[in-house]
Amino acid sequence: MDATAPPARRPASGTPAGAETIRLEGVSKVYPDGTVGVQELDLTFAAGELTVLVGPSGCGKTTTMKMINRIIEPTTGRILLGEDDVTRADPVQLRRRIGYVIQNVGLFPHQTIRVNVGTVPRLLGWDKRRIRERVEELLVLVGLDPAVHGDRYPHQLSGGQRQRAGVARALAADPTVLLMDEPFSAVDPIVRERLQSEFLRLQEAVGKTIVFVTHDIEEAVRIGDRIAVMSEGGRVEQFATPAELLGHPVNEFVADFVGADRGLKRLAVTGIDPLDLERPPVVHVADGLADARAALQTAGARWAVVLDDAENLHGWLSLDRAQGAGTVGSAARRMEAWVPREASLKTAFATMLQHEAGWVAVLDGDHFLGVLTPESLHSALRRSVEGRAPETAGAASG
Ligand SMILES: Nc1ncnc2c1ncn2[C@@H]1O[C@H](COP(=O)(O)OP(=O)(O)OP(=O)(O)O)[C@@H](O)[C@H]1O
Repeated sequence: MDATAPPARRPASGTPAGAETIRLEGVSKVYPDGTVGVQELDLTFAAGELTVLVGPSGCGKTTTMKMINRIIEPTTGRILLGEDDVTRADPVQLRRRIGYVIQNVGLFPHQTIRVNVGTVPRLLGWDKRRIRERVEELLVLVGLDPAVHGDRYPHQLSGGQRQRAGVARALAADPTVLLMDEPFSAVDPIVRERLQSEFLRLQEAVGKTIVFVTHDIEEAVRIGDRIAVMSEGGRVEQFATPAELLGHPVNEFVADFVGADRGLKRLAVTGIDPLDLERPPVVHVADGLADARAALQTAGARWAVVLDDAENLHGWLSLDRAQGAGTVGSAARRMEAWVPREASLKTAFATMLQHEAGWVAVLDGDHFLGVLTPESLHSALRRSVEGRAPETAGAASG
């Protein structure tokens, strides 16, 4: 099927250095026993993007991924890595361009973390010093302290730390592509969420083309630039950005798969629209309290936002505290409930709940833009479900 996708939420600024596009053209895999692993796949994994393959067990996700690095040979069709047909490439050269991370990591148990991470550079014949320096750099990059963890064996690390070491090993020869097969499924949900966030930050830094397999739609929505939802027999039912998928599932299969709570899930991938913001009365630090009282009374409001001379957020002032003489600055309180403009609606909602606040301020840097209230959040959510809201810059922020 044709799986031409709409633009991703992280607009690609040209082809990132060190990443390559992967194109599957009419790719099918029929196993010797006649089982159809995947059929007639036309998919493009854009350079520098993280594409998630998601779908129920046995739908062909792993088959698709393993054909890219030739662990499985396609029965028909072509797979291009950049301009090269992978079925014609030298397998050793090919794997140098492709890092591979699997469930339970697959670290060699009798080798230290340092030796594990240096595996591919050693195979490529790098000199010892270069390998040592690269390993140190990678361990730091994935958040492992070389002095603490470098000489340990895999069983002496936590599941999350092993996973990080697995990612470091996959990145060792600076591949253009990372294939990740359920890499976070063996750790508990809290560690998993942390690994996902760390991984998104890492991807911001390295900008690889990533193909990521999971059967968990929550994970797909959280980390994917684009998602391919697959069904039994290796068919792509929909190939779209997370927001598009949640807002407009193309058929019942996808709607069922993304879940009845897709509206709520969409909160995490929907950004704040400045048009949603309400603008309460604004007073300034240096204003007199008498003026502030007058402003509140005129607006019929019980509180005002307090800005400093540079129009940056200072705090807020309630009518109760705006009594007597003195300046607004002396009576204002700190604003706890605020989010940056890039935050998702989910983060805004969570911040509001966390501070038991009736509203949450939205800032662009230090600059005050307005507030979200339960009412404005509700209308933003409605628009979000209808697919008319802006997407966040990345799920990492939400
Ligand atoms: N070596 C094989 N011989 C025959 N059939 C196979 C072989 N490997 C996989 N299959 C079949 O191909 C189909 C796709 O399998 P694949 O492992 O790609 O699915 P998956 O989506 O990754 O599943 P899971 O989420 O359970 O890992 C399944 O029906 C599976 O049974």
